Amino acid sequence: MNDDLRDRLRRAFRWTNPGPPADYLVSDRSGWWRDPAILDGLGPALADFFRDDRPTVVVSPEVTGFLLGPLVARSLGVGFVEAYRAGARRAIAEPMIWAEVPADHRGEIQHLGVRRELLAADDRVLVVDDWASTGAQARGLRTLLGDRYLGTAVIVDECPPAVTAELTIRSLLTGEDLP
Ligand SMILES: O=P(O)(O)OC[C@H]1O[C@H](OP(=O)(O)OP(=O)(O)O)[C@H](O)[C@@H]1O
Repeated sequence: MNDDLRDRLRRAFRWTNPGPPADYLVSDRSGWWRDPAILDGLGPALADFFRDDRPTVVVSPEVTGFLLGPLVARSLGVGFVEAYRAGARRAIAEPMIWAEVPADHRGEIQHLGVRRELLAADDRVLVVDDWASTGAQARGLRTLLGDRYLGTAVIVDECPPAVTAELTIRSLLTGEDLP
């Protein structure tokens, strides 16, 4: 089952050259969401990595996480909480909990925040994202969640093995699987 999903993910992924002045390739993940079989399979496949840990809620960072997190939450039969990036939009009106995200793959320090009232002290939280590059988002959310953090499920994990292990990141693909 997951072998077919992994094949589809590999085939639907592209590196794009944005052209000057950029001198690097950017990931084009849009083909993943365009493929109905991938969209159907991602939620259960990522949920299965942590199903035995009985998560009570899924938390994902904006913006791609807002697409993927609810698919996983639905498969687990739990709800979803948005983690916002500070400064990316108008300030959230409700009381928030914020945590610093260490310098990520862009080299930027950010802050991620969730609405305080949406997480209970005894929640068991699964973090879901499409990609872990340095593990910065996962680390920031673990700081925010404390003992409530179960781990992070992603499509692609490019982190060093020690980071993957430390942050309990589980993935369908690694960087080496990509074209
Ligand atoms: O492991 P890290 O170094 O934290 O990198 C992973 C993050 O990078 C991507 O986000 P991006 O900033 O590209 O935003 P997006 O959600 O809009 O794609 C991805 O969606 C993760 O959130």
